[in-house]
Amino acid sequence: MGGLLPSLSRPANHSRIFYSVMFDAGSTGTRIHVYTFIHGGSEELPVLDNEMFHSIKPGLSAYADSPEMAGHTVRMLLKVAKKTVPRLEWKRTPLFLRATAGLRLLSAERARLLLEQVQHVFDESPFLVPDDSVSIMNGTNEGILAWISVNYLTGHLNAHSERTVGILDLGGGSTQITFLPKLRKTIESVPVADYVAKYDISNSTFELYTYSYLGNGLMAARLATLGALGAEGLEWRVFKSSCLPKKFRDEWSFGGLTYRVSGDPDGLAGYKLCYQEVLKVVKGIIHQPHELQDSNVFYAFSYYFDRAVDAGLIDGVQGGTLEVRDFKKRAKEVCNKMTKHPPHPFFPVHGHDLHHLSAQGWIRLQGEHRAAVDQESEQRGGQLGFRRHVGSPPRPEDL
Ligand SMILES: Nc1nc2c(ncn2[C@@H]2O[C@H](COP(=O)(O)OP(=O)(O)O)[C@@H](O)[C@H]2O)c(=O)[nH]1
Repeated sequence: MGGLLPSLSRPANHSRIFYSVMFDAGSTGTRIHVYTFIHGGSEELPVLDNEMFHSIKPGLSAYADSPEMAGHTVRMLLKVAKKTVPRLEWKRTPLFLRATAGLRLLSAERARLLLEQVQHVFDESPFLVPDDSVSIMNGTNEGILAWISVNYLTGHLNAHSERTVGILDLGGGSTQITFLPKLRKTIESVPVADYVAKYDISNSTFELYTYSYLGNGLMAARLATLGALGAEGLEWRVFKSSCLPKKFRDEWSFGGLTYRVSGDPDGLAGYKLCYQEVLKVVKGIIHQPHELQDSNVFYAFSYYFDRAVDAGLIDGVQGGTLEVRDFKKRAKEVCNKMTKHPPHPFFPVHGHDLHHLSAQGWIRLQGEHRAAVDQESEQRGGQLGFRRHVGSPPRPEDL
């Protein structure tokens, strides 16, 4: 992210080590990353030496009615920065916070009040607060930055690499797809111009297909499937779904609201009905780039990774390689079993989802990747699975 690294020039007697603090304010949690860098030579880029990570649930948008609690969350996480960064370095260590779908889903005014609280906590901290410290990142930048990160970390951005890989990121509130089209037609036939973004990296310009579907993150889309997203009468309504076992009842929180959910005791449950319910939410919304009918290499991460681990499709440490159809097959097995037994973690309804942590954390999806909602293939394809960090030590996502 621009500005993450302070100026490379430094006084001769200065330490070769410097720090930078990044907050990822997601819809389901707020995370702090404290990076330790070592200056390279005068011509070289700094080297990442260490990363400290911590997270708190729920995300800032849960405090839309009590913004000071958002400030409290950030204040708690700043303790990690204070412990990690030596006191003498505090005033030259920059703080940044970028919010994603949780805040994008709120009204501009409610989001502004939350960010104001964060800014206040930053301003009263002993750290460096640059001008653009606190903001909402737009979906296009979220998709592009994930694409750059994955391709950089997998070695596809070096001078000798002839191809790149696509990314699929499933957050709680939004989901992103980004890839470098092979066909001119893909760029020319996008539904609207903002599916295409040009990005310059080390003397090359990449014209990327990228889109962020707001409201189609795992949590938001699940609420939409239940008919609960934006609904009135949450105090008395129970949202029913054939995606849940008939006798199942629970409460589930997202974005500061609590929803009562249940199976349909008088109806049916199982894969087919559930599939039809979900289809109503995504049909006509998801654009399907034609060239993804061929086999393409995608890395998918965030909830794609978590759910693949929960479903027993991949190893939580090694990650793995999957085809889209593996998800479908497992979904059928789980959903049909679920009609008889309590829900499997593959379809949890609690906010406290299991997070399986991985130092590497990626899955590669092989095979056909067409986003074929019309072909009974509800998964937008790709290579599944890579958390936002590769090569960093395992760490708890939840406190
Ligand atoms: N390990 C790890 N996982 C992350 C990080 N940021 C987000 N995630 C994953 O992203 C998912 C939640 O996305 P979130 O950021 O809350 O939703 P968004 O606001 O829609 O992007 C979960 O699967 C998290 O495990 C991170 O920094 N580290």
